[in-house]
Amino acid sequence: MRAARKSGAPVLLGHTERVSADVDPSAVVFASRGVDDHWFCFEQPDRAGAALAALGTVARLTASGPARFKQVAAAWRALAATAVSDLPDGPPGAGLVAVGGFAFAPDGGKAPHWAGFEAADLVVPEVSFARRGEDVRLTLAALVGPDDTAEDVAARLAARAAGLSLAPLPLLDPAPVGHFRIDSVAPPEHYEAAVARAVERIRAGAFEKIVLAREVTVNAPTAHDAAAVFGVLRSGFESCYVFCAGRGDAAFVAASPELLVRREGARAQTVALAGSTRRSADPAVDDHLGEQLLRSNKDREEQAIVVRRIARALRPHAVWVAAPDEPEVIKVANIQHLATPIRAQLAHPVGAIELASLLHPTPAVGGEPHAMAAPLIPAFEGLDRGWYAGAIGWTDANDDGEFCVALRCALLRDTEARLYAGVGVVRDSDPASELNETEIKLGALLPILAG
Ligand SMILES: C=C(O[C@@H]1C=C(C(=O)O)C=C[C@H]1O)C(=O)O
Repeated sequence: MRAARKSGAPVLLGHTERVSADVDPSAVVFASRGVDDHWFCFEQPDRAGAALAALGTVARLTASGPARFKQVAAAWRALAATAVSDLPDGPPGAGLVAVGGFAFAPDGGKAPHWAGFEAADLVVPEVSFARRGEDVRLTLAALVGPDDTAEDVAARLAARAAGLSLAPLPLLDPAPVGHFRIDSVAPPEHYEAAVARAVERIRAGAFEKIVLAREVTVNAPTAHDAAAVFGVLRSGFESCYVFCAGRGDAAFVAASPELLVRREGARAQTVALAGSTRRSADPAVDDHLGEQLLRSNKDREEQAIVVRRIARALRPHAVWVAAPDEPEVIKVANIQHLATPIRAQLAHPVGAIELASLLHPTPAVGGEPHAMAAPLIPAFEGLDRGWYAGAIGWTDANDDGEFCVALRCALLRDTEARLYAGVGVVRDSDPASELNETEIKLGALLPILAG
């Protein structure tokens, strides 16, 4: 109150406390949502149950255009600079945070189905939980004005806390009644033709790589249940970033294998992920497929392009950038990829949002050179990516944070789901194989959403 009176402007206030290890952060958020609430759940189950789940809106920071990352970073910094909160303690993400996402394109999703998901869209939540292992912290936040009394603020926070429900996540209906309709928004032949045209341009020397995606819709007999879908994803994709961001009656949900950036103090971490092959239930065949991927010149080049670009983007801001010479094969539920973990020691304080802006879009989802490929992506694809292939995550008051790339995702609104999957096209790409690769990627969510 004193800080607000002194400056005459509202001040962000945060109170953090430890809660029982039994509290399931995402389940609480899903169960406690009101119709007008923004909500956000972000987990990586394999990393000691890392979770950040948030509900409600103290402030919403939005922007559009090429400077959108910078603009929301500045707005968050202004709020965080005068904030009054407990000393940082507990797992990453405990304390005051801003959570949300950035669309793939600078101007974001313009199609009606992306309504509510702004080009840059962070929310400072009223309630947030952070978990690592057995350590679960609850943070309650409010904007305190010069005329607020301590009693008013305490009553507001207590009322929000009292409204939280501890109900578990709902189960997905295993045998829904009714008919599901699955449609490829554009005919698959269009996709193959777009890949073929892109290959021609690459061979003519216009650019090196472009990522082209498809959109598939699932119309269900009853409304899609984002909470149940999230529950299935987090138990089936434990190594992935499993997230769900809610805006009004829509939810954007995913199980993404791709970290865009994690920033902890002067350390930044990312991964160059590209090149894909299917999994097999037979372990010997599965390993053989992984070996083939490691030896495929086409996939190695596709992935090396991403490594080079990430290193180039980080170097001007780093004391050192470290990446192993050879990629490794990572196996996710239905697919395997080539991956190179990349770490950097930052030379000056670059926040998590600025790091995301330096890296996004990597050639894992955009193209190389980006300036050449960027205008061709919507032209070839004929779809509105919205938040697909954008950056989703959180940042704290120290500008630490974590953003993943929104892949293996779906936008759910009532009975409709829109799924997105893309592949990297290079000079040796074969249109039929690339179409098949989109099917493998769609296979992460399709069986869950299509009954
Ligand atoms: C573009 C997607 O995935 C990206 C493209 C990959 C590829 O082309 O092999 C692999 C992993 C991701 O970086 C997607 O899942 O939609």
